Amino acid sequence: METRIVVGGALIHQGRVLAARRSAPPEVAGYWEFPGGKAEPGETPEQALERELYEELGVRARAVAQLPGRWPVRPGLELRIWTAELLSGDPQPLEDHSELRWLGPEQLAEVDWLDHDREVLPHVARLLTDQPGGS
Ligand SMILES: Nc1nc2c([nH]c(=O)n2[C@H]2C[C@H](O)[C@@H](COP(=O)(O)OP(=O)(O)OP(=O)(O)O)O2)c(=O)[nH]1
Repeated sequence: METRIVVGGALIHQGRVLAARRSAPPEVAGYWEFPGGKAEPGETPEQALERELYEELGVRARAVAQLPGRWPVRPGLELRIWTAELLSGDPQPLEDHSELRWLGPEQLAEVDWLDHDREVLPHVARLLTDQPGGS
């Protein structure tokens, strides 16, 4: 079976990262994640992330760099997480999410993250701390 990639985007803007609370399916509803989704056949992970962030949040963003780690979500599906920068728009929970929060480095532990996402938080915290107020 070919492995399909799910891309989560740690969208960073002005020293904070966007956390999104999932509204479905039931096994992950209520937990917080990096918004994103599955790459379609022929799409690069970067293209998939930029498309998903537009569909789910209504913003234009640019995928910047992959963070360390790959996690099997279920057979044939592997999660990877990229950082992304906001180019334009104000994120809205248009699809798949019930709530959005911008979190600074000191606030990352304030929401109940999905387990895999939790593993990249130290990297995200470092990026936010290294670029306070940055893009
Ligand atoms: N998008 C996203 N999914 C994550 C993260 N962490 C994590 O464990 N997952 C899991 C939850 C889901 O089981 C799976 C991603 O599916 P998804 O529902 O976001 O993908 P999608 O938008 O393309 O969904 P679909 O319409 O094809 O069903 O990966 C994350 O940070 N972002």
